[in-house]
Amino acid sequence: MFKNTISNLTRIRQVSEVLIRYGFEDAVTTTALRRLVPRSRRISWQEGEQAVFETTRWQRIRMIIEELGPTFIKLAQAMSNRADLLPQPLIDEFEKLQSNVPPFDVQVAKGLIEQELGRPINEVFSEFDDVPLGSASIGQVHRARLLSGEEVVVKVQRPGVQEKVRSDLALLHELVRLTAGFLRKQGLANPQDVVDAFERSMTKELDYTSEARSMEQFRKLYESYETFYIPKPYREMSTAKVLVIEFVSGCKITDKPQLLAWGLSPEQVAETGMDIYLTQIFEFGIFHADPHPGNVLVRPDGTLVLIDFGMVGKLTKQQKYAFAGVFIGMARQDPRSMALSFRRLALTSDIPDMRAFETSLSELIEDFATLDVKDMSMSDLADALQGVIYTYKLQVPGAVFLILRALVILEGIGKVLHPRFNTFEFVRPYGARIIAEQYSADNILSEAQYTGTQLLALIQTLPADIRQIMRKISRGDLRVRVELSGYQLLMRKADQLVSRGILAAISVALILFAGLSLLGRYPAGQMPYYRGLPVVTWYSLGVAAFLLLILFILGTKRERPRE
Ligand SMILES: Nc1ncnc2c1ncn2[C@@H]1O[C@H](COP(=O)(O)OP(=O)(O)OP(=O)(O)O)[C@@H](O)[C@H]1O
Repeated sequence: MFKNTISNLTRIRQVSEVLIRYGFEDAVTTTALRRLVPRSRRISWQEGEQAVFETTRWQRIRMIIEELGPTFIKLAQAMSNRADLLPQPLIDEFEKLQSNVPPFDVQVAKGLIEQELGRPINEVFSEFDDVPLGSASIGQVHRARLLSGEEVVVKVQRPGVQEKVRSDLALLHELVRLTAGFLRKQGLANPQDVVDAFERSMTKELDYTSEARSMEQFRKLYESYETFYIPKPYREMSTAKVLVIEFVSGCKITDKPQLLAWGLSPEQVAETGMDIYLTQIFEFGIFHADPHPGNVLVRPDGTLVLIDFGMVGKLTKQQKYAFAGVFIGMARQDPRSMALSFRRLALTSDIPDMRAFETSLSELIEDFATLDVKDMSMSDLADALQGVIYTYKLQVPGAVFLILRALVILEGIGKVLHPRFNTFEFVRPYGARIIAEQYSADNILSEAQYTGTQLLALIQTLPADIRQIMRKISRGDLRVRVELSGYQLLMRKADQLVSRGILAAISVALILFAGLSLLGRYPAGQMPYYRGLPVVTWYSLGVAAFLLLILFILGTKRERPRE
């Protein structure tokens, strides 16, 4: 506790120092100057002043964030699609945050690996490259070779990054608590939830075992795909802070000259990439959430390789259908179905003014309907959809924002490779496939099975509940409070009609279920004597009889208003 307070105070001091060093306003600060002009170049005071004046406030905010480290970098990256909250120049700066930070000392990295694996480096690797392949805010990656000869990469976490992120998150929670009112006025309906979701995603990114698990999950899902490959993680040599992965060679997906040199068609590569991504979203409901070009490699044979599974998004089946429904409603120019899909997608189905919501959606549809498909851009659509989500304060799963962001990044990649690349043309067939899947016999059967299981659970628990109620009645413990005025009585009557309808429907369903439970069990004419019937049949008939008795009692009772 005391240790935490001290580390939080230390972090507050560090954050304040960075802010002061860069200055909030357009004043000349030495730190900003040092980053703008190389040390080797001698410049006059006027030149320096000019350079800083030319650096906008937004550039300096980006520099501050780079210096503050992983939590702030990831937060800014996550905010970089909030065009409704942040000015465009700041968004442009946030997009530059590539988290390409200077590497840390290789000896420190080796020390950490030995400590984590509990063995000297040379007992695990026969070769270890001291120059990292890449270094980011959370960790850095070294190339190495296992004693067995396999080529691997070793991802090592920066020392102290966990503690730093933990105190940053504590600060962030405190900051959001203090400014919650202001943030709500700015359109952020539930700021604490946003920080909670961010904390969950950061915690996962800091645990490399979670990344290894995601890689294994993807490898299994895509094992039959010939055009897509996910490198193998070595779980037995990995911990929360060290991750050993199979090395894959390839070029960045946007390296068009290299693709051409290998005789590959960049257009084909773009199409494969989009196809693989849409399969993740619309078929498996689990997707790699950070498809920046450095994380998508292409092998000389055209196979696509995804690396860096630190951020993975998931949609449940229902969320997947609802999300696809938004796109399908848009393509069919049907604001009502779009609104209903949004409602299914929202975590709370509370949209106070559904009519205004539909009007906004129909305006959005009209804006896009006037465009030619070739002029439609995913980033415009993502902005428009996010605008609607924020205006109506819809609480949609975080995965939805990740998908929109991923689709925008992919569109950018597609445009580099394919001059006529259009995301919507790729999405369209998936819409049709999703509709077919949603209404497939298998799906309807599994929904029915789910409902059946629920009913069975009800049948199993109901007798116990009824026994409990009966026990209370016999002990004289059951108290029922009835206070009815004329108006309440009217409402109660309406409620009763509905409840009786439901009771009657459940009774009929239970009797049918009892009949179905016998189907196919016995050869014709050999139905056993009632003692030999299955327990589930007895339960169903018993509960149906009890419900019918209640219905009968309700039917004979009359309520009188209290005097
Ligand atoms: N399996 C691999 N085979 C070959 N190179 C790899 C592999 N994994 C990572 N690299 C190289 O290391 C770099 C950093 O890896 P990775 O993206 O996983 O790290 P990171 O710390 O999560 O970085 P960032 O968050 O910036 O993407 C990659 O850009 C790539 O060049």
